[in-house]
Amino acid sequence: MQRQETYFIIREDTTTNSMKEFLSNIVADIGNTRIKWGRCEQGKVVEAISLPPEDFEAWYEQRTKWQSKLPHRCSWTIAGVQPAWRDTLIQWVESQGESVRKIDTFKQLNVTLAVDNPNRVGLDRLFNALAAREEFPNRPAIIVDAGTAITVDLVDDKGVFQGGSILPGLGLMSKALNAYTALLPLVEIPDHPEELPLPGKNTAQAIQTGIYWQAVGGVAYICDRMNRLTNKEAVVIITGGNGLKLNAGLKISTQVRPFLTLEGIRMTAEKHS
Ligand SMILES: Nc1ncnc2c1ncn2[C@@H]1O[C@H](COP(=O)(O)OP(=O)(O)OP(=O)(O)O)[C@@H](O)[C@H]1O
Ligand SMILES: CC(C)(CO)[C@@H](O)C(=O)NCCC(=O)O
Ligand SMILES: [K+]
Repeated sequence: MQRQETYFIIREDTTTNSMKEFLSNIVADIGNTRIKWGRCEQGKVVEAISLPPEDFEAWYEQRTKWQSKLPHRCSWTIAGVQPAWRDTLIQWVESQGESVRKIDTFKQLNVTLAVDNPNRVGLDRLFNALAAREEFPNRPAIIVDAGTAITVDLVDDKGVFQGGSILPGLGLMSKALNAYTALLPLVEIPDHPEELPLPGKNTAQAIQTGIYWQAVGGVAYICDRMNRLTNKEAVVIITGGNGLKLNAGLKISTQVRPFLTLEGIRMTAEKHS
């Protein structure tokens, strides 16, 4: 259902009495496996939580947990790459009597794209680009977001989104091996997969190490190739639910930013409403 109306809590800046900002109290990033909520305070995402999609009970519980740290009636900004789940959350938030702003097109973001079809790029990739540019201005950035899929994107030193690569995530690779073979079990990638013995000594270890080092190796290779395209050394930023796991195996120097996508959503709501 399309909702036209959006409401904002407008904070008057009492020092100048002329500036008005649109502030979100909660930002939400709807992924393909989980949804992430970020609690914002004084122009920053200060806390984030990963929640199941379409689970009103879990949402209510989390909203209640945050009640003491938030205004009675919150202002939300919601975006993501799973439109049906996104709209379910929007409707739920509205049913709770809170206000929602939706970001659903790249045109709402202050990002220039050098790609064939800007409309098709997942907004999570663009929020990452925006947040990276804000933190590392005038420096090329390579952003690795390890979730359901793994994306490796290049933002040039002028802040232009130059595109990137999309790889299957760790969970998807595991599911694919299980679904399309007779003998391979479904295995979880454990914490600290970089410590697993290589060569693997059983089927599970063989799958775990294969998936893990394929992802690490692929990401490292793409980062190296992208870095050769830039005139200045790029900063490599890691984010996403599996970001820490991936980072543990990467030999290159990186910056881990768990809230990168949520920060990009917060900035978009604040600056370009
Ligand atoms: N609480 C959790 N329950 C299950 N899996 C989890 C949980 N937290 C993280 N994960 C793992 O992290 C991955 C999710 O990463 P992340 O939350 O960054 O993105 P996502 O919700 O999968 O979707 P997207 O990549 O589209 O944002 C899943 O593939 C899963 O392996
Ligand atoms: C690649 C994912 C799944 C990563 O979350 C998402 O950004 C997406 O659905 N993208 C659409 C296609 C694209 O970005 O080119
Ligand atoms: K993501």
